Amino acid sequence: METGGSLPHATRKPTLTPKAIIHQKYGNKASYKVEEVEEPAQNGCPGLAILQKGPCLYRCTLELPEFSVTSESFKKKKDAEQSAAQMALDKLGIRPSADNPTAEEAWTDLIARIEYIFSNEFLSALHPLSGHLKAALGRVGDLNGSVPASVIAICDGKPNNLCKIINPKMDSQPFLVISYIMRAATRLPELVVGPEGQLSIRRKNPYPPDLIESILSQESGVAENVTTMAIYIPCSTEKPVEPVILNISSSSYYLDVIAQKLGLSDANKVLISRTIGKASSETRFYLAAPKSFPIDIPSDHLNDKALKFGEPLNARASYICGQNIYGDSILASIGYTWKSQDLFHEDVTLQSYYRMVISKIPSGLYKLSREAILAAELPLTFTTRTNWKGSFPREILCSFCRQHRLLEPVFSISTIPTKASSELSRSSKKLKVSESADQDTEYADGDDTVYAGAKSVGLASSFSCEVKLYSKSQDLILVCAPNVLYKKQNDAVQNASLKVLSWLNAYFKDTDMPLEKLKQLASVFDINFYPQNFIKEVVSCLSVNSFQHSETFGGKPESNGNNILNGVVEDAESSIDTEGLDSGVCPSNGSLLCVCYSVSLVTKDKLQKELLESAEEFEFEIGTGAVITSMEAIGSQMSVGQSACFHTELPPQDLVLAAAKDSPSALALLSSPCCLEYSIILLRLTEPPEDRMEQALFSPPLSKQRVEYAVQHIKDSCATSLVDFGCGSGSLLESLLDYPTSLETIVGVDISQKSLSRAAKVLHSKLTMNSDPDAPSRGIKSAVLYDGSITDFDSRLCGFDLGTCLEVIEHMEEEQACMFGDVVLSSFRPRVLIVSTPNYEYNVILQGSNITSQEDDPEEKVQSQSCKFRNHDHKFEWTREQFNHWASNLAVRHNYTVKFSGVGGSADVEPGFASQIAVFRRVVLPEEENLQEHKDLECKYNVIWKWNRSNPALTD
Ligand SMILES: C[S@@+](CC[C@H](N)C(=O)[O-])C[C@H]1O[C@@H](n2cnc3c(N)ncnc32)[C@H](O)[C@@H]1O
Ligand SMILES: [Mg+2]
Repeated sequence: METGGSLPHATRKPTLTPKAIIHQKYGNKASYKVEEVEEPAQNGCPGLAILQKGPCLYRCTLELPEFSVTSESFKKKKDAEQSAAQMALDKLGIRPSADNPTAEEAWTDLIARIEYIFSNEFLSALHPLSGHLKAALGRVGDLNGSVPASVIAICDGKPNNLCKIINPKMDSQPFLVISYIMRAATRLPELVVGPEGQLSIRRKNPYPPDLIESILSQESGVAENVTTMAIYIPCSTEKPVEPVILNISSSSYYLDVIAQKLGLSDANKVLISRTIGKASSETRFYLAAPKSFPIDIPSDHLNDKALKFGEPLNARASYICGQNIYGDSILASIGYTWKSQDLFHEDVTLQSYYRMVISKIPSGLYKLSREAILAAELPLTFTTRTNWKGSFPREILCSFCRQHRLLEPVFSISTIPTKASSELSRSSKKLKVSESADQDTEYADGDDTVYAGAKSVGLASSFSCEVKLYSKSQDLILVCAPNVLYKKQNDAVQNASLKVLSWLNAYFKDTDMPLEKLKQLASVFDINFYPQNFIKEVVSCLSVNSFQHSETFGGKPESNGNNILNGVVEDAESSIDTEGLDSGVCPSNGSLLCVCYSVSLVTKDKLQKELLESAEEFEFEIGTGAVITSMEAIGSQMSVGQSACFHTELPPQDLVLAAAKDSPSALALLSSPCCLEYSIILLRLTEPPEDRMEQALFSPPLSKQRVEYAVQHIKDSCATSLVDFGCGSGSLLESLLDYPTSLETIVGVDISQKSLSRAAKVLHSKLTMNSDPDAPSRGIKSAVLYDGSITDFDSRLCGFDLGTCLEVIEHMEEEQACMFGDVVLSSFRPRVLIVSTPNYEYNVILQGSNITSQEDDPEEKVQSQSCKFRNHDHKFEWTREQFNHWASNLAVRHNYTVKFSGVGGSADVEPGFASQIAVFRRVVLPEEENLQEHKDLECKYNVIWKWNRSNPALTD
């Protein structure tokens, strides 16, 4: 199934429907509204008290950025839509390529079109070009009535399409359309072309006076003086890009004003680029035409070398435009439109110029969609739809393709039937898919993951998605085919799109990357690309950008390509300055942080400061790289209500200027050494569904019940030493300090330094601040936190009385969890080990509560309920049987006994406990009595923090 517009074989010329052509041109900017039209009933039944309807007919209104059209009534909705699309094409002068006129016919049509444009009738037509025709009548002297040929090329679609038939190479040299237009005009005796050096056409005979009079009377009082801002982009990259003001009086022609800013006498010497940005945009580049512009050369000589610009390529302008621009140029947003008779104009500021620069690359597009140029980053992963902020990967990929003049991406979805996915056994982990029997397909991690072991649940189906990018000429550029199944079609599409974006982004950040490296990277993202086509379509627009690293992307050479657009964070954490009380909640991956932030440009001496970017509320998911690294690192160590301030090195100058509202003052500051100052306040923390469920559904919350469960075992076993495997931010260790126990030594191990540093803060303050001799924690003599993986052995933790490992194993791959089981019981050998993990069977109850479902689409909610993990960081969740099997085998292998229990719910009521617990007890063997001394010293872990009651000053 294809959702992105179907594409036949790349070599065959497609016969596109009118709707498909509109889609190619406008994408989702074209909106179809179908309404029912009631026809009176023909063979009605008289006297029947039920309202009788005639056959139902449909009418379609197609809204395009420039205008809208409404079709006649049709029996079928799709006919109404096609008809509306055809009407729009007619209006735009676009002829479906299906009727394939010959070059000869196209010539005849072109001449007829030019004749029509200069006819009396056209002058009062509602067409952007008629605005120019009228304005030309106001030009003075020799220029009176002369229309620049370049405006015909940009305002009327028809000549462009006809020229493409005459010379298919036209796309690479769009300015050549002007030659054809002028050549066509020379064939018309009523028109005058030139003189030499002027790209203009005029009528030999003036328009009839009454026509002119009626036109003038329509316009009376409408025309006003216009002042608008444009951008001057010198050809030499040594010279800065600068704003220019266009002052257009009511009696002047705006193109003449632009020409003068380019140092030309008038608009008849100006070339105009295609539009930039959104479909309805009037933003274009203006540049001087080459001195000798070919007007009448035989068509077989017309090739891309026919135009000889005396000026060198304008690299900056060409980069944004995607079309070669030569010499100095002006970027302005001004022109006549379909919408109104008046001249449309909009300021192009320096800020908007820099936004165009960054919009060429995926991370720039993402930053713009979040309105957070400096803070946001294109996330590395797509976890859930609700946690994704800003434009979705698919949308960004579509914009990217439009930006780079590629076809809309083609998405192909494969649906894997229910049977194949539900028959899988959990332990095999890999799934053979019938369609691609020789490839292994892995299930995706994430909260919408298909649970392969869900034998009992009725899965609808699962999806994988393949994305293809094609050039405008339908050459395949790349295929991304991730071998991952998703339960929702949308997730498959978004994840595949994100892979393509991530790869493209990596390339754009380091365009000097050797081809080999680019290929390697592609395979990481499941991408196969066709280097020749990729270079032709995507890289060629960059090849003109030798300035890219030194100028556009930062003003300083990058030592490490990875930092372009990321900014370099230097010691952000060491200069962190937090204020406010620590609430004790440490966000984990999958949490959403909501911050209020501002970023200012400050001089290194901190004397001058300029606000660049701010947001009252800005939400991002922890652990996905959705914001710059320092913001994520610092934000995730903060508590709600706390504020922090930190500094980072200056990111590339383009980013600063794309964010700066006041470019001149930002530029002034940038002339001295600067850095960025971030201030953030943590407003809210939305924990992943698992935690929210546990808090909302259990009283006391499950986490507290687990702590109490551990305390009971400490009491029962008179344990003096405890090690918490996967201690996270120390919630168990901290809570234990509130109970009077026999514990003297407590130790925590985790691989997350972020969590450990929070654990250290909390334990430190609780142990040292509490000088009360009756404090329950008085018995604790030492506490240590280690950074290390619990699948590694470290002899310092050998033979402890009690080991705990609460809600950790499901965060590791299954093989890792099994490895931990073996290491802990064979080498660490605690007297008692308590392991807890979610009971998968209990999810039905949790999900029935609706707390997990944050999806806004009710259909998807229903689909996803039956087989969702509690947290998208979970690599697996076990049923009671699976857990029993694992724990019992483990115990037997290592001389332990095991008993099963749990918290939340009850053992006797289906489906058992919410959190299932196994308690292992060592069967003491005589040779094990002095366990610790027998072992060789093996120190794999790093001490992160250490505390000693006898000498608290020794604390690390
Ligand atoms: C859900 S948290 C549980 C934290 C804590 N046990 C509790 O109950 O609050 C899971 C923790 O396991 C840790 N973890 C995952 N894999 C690990 C590994 N191989 N070694 C050590 N810790 C690990 C994670 O860093 C995370 O802090
Ligand atoms: Mg968990």
